[in-house]
Amino acid sequence: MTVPTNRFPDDFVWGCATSAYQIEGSPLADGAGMNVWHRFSHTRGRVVNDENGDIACDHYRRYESDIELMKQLGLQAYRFSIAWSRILPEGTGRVNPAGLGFYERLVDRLLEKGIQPTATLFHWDLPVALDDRGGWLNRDIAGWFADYAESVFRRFDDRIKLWATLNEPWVVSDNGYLHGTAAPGHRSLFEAPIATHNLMRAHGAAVQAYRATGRHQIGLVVNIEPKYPASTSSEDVAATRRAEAQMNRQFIEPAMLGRYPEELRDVFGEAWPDWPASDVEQIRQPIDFIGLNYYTRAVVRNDPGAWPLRAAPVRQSQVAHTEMGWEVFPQGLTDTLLWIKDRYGAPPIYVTENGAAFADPATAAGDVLDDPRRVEYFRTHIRAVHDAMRAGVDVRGYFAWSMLDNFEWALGYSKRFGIIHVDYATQKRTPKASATFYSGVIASNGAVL
Ligand SMILES: OC[C@H]1NNC[C@@H](O)[C@@H]1O
Ligand SMILES: [Ca+2]
Repeated sequence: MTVPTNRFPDDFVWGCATSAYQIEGSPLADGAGMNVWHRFSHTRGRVVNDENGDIACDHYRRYESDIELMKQLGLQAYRFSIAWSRILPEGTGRVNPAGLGFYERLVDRLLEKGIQPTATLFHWDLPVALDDRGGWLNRDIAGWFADYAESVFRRFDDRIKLWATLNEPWVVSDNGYLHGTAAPGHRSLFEAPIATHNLMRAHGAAVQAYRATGRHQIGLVVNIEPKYPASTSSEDVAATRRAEAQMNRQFIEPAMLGRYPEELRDVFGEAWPDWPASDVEQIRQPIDFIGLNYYTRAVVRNDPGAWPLRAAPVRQSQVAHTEMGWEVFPQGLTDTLLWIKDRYGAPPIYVTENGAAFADPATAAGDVLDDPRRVEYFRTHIRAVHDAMRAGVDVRGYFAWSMLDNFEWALGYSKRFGIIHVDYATQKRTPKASATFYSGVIASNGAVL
């Protein structure tokens, strides 16, 4: 694959990404079952200002005009997630036709507008009915997930050609079960490894189900935050390896190499079980691509008091940070793409999420002053992808996070990642300068960078 010096290959795919609970609203409409993020956000004290996804961007009802906006941007693809509990209100068994119907309309409208639909089966919104049966702590969830996947493949594999099983399993295990900062809000050293393992078993089961009938591509989306040691001391280097194993290798490694990083026993101690080899073999199903979600890097030092990693980030105070407190570090994206290529056998990669939160207040005049730092973030990070491709990494596409300002989980609506501004009081959409910039990138296939 020869990569031109000043633009991207002709078949490179440019898109935007979102997820169901963050933009749709109407979480219980048309027979949908309750999902764990609905229950979590309606539990006082869990989300900033006790905000929730009851309305969000009202995309469930405004999807046609939103697709119109995607068309105007010139998007070639759109990455969204399917809400499990719209399809199977109890998580298993009865299928809800109206739930399938929403995604049917969405997919057909996207295709009408010449935009490639690409779907993630699970983006954190587990049906409450399954959480009440143990959720990711119950080994049966691998089968429950495969059944859900099959009902969706059967309906949409003729139109959706790029599938992802899970979005960022690390966030579910680490935030949902270890630290309790995300649904279902558990805080347990023993539960997190079990959640990890069942998430990955479910991934494997869904890929196996896809191979039986699917005719296109399926992969796994992971968030990778490259870890750089704060010093060359053996303590800092060891702490960095623990942090890298726990966030960056805990999921991709069983999926691609059929083994868990040995550092995880050092992190979790007696709480890390000896998983049966047969389990890990089942997790290791050949996949067609890795979806990489990249935002920032971490500089890591040894910190004996930091539970359970015994590692802590060192803020790089001299350089730019986003509203999330994340360092702007485009080199980390190039480094991570090369790391995946070298370590996991050069799989095709899509950058399935990349973007930045900056405060974008709508001015009194009603227009939106996009923070110029967001345009710079996209420019430098898209260049970083091109650098990796020039160095031989097989990157197939790039999805900006996010198309719309949306519900940023426990941070509610306080963080704006959209290239399109959303006024939540009126639901008015206003493209930001970054939307105009991204449009130009797509139209010129990266020549404007
Ligand atoms: O924090 C920004 C994004 N990160 N990846 C998962 C998405 O759901 C988040 O909004
Ligand atoms: Ca293209």
